[in-house]
Amino acid sequence: MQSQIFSAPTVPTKGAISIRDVTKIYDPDGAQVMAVDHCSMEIAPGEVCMIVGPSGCGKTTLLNAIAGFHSITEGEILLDGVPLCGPKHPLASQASDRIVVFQNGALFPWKTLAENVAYGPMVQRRWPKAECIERARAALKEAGLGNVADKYPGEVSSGMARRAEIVRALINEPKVLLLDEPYRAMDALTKQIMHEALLEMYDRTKVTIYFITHDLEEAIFLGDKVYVMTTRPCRVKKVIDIDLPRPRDYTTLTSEAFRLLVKEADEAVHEEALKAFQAGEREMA
Ligand SMILES: Nc1ncnc2c1ncn2[C@@H]1O[C@H](COP(=O)(O)OP(=O)(O)OP(=O)(O)O)[C@@H](O)[C@H]1O
Repeated sequence: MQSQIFSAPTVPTKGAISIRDVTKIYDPDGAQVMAVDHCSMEIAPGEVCMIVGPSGCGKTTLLNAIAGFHSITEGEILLDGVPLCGPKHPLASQASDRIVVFQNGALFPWKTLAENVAYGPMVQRRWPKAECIERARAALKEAGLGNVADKYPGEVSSGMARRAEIVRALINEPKVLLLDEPYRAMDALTKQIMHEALLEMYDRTKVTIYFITHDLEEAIFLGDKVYVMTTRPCRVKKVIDIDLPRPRDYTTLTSEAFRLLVKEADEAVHEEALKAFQAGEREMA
């Protein structure tokens, strides 16, 4: 059934991210940590772009630059051809066209799920207050959370809270959803339910997704493309096209094609993790 709240274009046209020759050096006058080194990526509108790579390689640094939390040192980042940051403005402005879903959750504990979801449109005065709440309830219902819309985050499971966070992000109709290991602490079964719920929401919105993870199966199950990043400083080592048919469900996980893609990603990440480990050993010596 077509969504009443979120409507996806047949072919997504919004949310293209161009990362062009971006370099990020933290503390350029002092310790000089080069986190990203002339990194380029072209993410298509509506792409589910999964970012994997060794710990500390610079994945979050790129996300922070897109979101406008940190400046870049060189290069430029564009959204739909419009510069977000570049030589003249190294720090992108923070705006509701790019919404970050944080690792540890960020629902207001003193508001119900419906109030949390309605909060953004209410602050922006997008619709009258009652309509904001009504739309929030409808959106929660579409995500299978209709019966907990009046509960507080502390009264629902962590999985439900995470789903509500995504609903809260999507109600603002962002062009890009930025997720930094949102399901890291979850057990495998809950994670699987989260994945299917996220894909269902994605099918209804076709928002561009930039998703950081260490879990290669998660990357391949969800992604259109998996970007394997090098050890720090971060660049793209390999792009793996995930040509598994959609919609995907748990049966995808047992297919031979899925297994081969995991193997391909694992080999690329392992090589980089080994380099990171050896570099660490050299620094310790
Ligand atoms: N504010 C900062 N000042 C100095 N160095 C920083 C700062 N933030 C991050 N770094 C360094 O930049 C590098 C990249 O960090 P980043 O958090 O982007 O990596 P990551 O790939 O997201 O790591 P993880 O997978 O562990 O979350 C790391 O070496 C980190 O220590």
